[in-house]
Amino acid sequence: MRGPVPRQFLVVRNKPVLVYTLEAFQRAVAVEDIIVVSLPEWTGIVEQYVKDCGLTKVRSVIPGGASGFDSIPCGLHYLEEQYSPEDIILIHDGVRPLLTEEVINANIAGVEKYGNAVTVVPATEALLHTDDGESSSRVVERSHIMRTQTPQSLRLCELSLIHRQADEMGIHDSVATCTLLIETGHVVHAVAGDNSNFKLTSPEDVALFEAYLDAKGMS
Ligand SMILES: C[C@](O)(CO)[C@H](O)COP(=O)(O)O
Repeated sequence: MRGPVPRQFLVVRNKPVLVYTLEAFQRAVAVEDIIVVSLPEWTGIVEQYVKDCGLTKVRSVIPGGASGFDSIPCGLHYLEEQYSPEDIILIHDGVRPLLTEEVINANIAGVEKYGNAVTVVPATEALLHTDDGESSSRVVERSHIMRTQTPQSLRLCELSLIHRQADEMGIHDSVATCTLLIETGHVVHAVAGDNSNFKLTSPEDVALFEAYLDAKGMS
């Protein structure tokens, strides 16, 4: 976002982006507990939001690591201590505030049926492969492409397993849980996301988020 405030803490219509995201899980009937893994220097602020906004399902706010990949094990250690191996974990980006209960439920059903679930939307533009970022001579068939979102979900024992396998295989970074599943030899199963579940990445996305809030009557 090119600003001093991390994008999950931007205040949009009087509420931080992260609170919109947490409220989506708070509202979802099937969600029992929420664990927040936060930038370490912001954990106190997150705890204050949790109190002020009545986010009663938040059980813990845990300091994360230097990247998303490093942060998941911080949450994982807590989960392994507090939950049972068969419990279903949905891993979500704090900067996807328009997550719906339908997508949450589809993830849970996907894990129950296939063992894991990755939220995806189809590619709707022409896709070109590039080696140099400037030119291309290869079309990528878009029907073969799934654009991933979050949640990305699996049972706790599977999450522990892929992080153990990553350690053994010397994998020290991966873009997301779905990429780590594939890199550690697993097949991932898609469930339908939706375009409103986009990730706030650039300043224009804030205007888009506000437009969705208006359209959904959420502001
Ligand atoms: C996990 C993710 O949202 C799936 O699309 C995405 O990979 C996150 O990317 P970021 O660069 O960590 O925001």
